Amino acid sequence: MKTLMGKGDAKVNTFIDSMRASSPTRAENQDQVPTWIFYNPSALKMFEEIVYNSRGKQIVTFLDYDGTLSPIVSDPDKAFMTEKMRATLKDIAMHFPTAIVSGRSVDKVYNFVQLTELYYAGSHGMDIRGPTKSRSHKKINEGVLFQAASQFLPMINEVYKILVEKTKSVQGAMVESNKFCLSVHFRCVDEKNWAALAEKVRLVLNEYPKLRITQGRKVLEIRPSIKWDKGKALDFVLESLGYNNSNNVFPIYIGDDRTDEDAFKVLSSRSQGVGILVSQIPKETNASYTLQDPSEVEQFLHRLVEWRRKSSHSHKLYVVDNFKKLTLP
Ligand SMILES: O=P(O)(O)OC[C@H]1O[C@H](O[C@H]2O[C@H](CO)[C@@H](O)[C@H](O)[C@H]2O)[C@H](O)[C@@H](O)[C@@H]1O
Repeated sequence: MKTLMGKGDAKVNTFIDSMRASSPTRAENQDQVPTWIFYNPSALKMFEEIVYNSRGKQIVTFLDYDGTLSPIVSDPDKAFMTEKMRATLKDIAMHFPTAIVSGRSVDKVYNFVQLTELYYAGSHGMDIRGPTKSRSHKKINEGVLFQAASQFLPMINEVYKILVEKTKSVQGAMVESNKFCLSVHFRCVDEKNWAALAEKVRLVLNEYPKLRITQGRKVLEIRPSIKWDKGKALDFVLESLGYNNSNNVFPIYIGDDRTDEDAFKVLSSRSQGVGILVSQIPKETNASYTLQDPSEVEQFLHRLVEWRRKSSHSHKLYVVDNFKKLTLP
């Protein structure tokens, strides 16, 4: 994971190139495309291979939110997913234990997704809630399973206020609170001001050695310096489902961001399941397959539901029964 604590022009230029590359609109180097397709084929084209490899195992789906279930938009508060996606997610959750793993706070991502039957791992996995039966969104708090960084809450709130103040002079800059993490958005800031904005963030964070900065898609993310990330959250959910040391599980993790690479790495080290990167352009990744955008993610999930519906009735009963046992009261 890249940090932004170095000094000097070279470091700043690297940061700006990397920030630009985090949300590109087209492949810079078309020569890379054939190799990329060879090593990271489409999960839709390889669907039969993926489900064949899952045979006899419990599929558990893990889904990032921004850029995976919803399109990337300029205003983070308007990153809505489609009704079609919501319906497909509902179907997916009927057949497989399903978790949303996001940099957003649980409350925010729940407000977008609005499905009580899912696990939610918000704040980059630092806040994990289990499924609830209640339809009231306030009841999502009943399902708290794990909070890795509660002691950092006062510090995060303090830094949020300072960052809002320090960055307000930069046009287009926005600081978002995600409970245990913060996001400083660059998307609406003129590129010529990116280095200055990053420097402001760095100066504030210099005073808080217990926090670290990582980079996402035109965003700097501030989070506690603890060894916890989306990969650890994936492990935690699998463990709470009873698949700690089991070979009978096939996790499918779909995500588009650098932070999702931690989860892809965990899958490869467990030698289990598949990681699917959502990207239209070649990127260095630990995922095995790719999907182009949220509409392809929806198609893939839909095919998974259809495939499960066609497979044996007895298996389906096992899955639903297993899921019920895990639902919190
Ligand atoms: O882990 P995720 O669910 O992918 O969350 C990561 C960040 O997503 C959001 O920012 C990104 O999407 C915004 C809306 O499309 C976009 O404007 C921004 O440029 C992207 O970085 C969210 O606002 C952040 O707080 C999350 O950390």
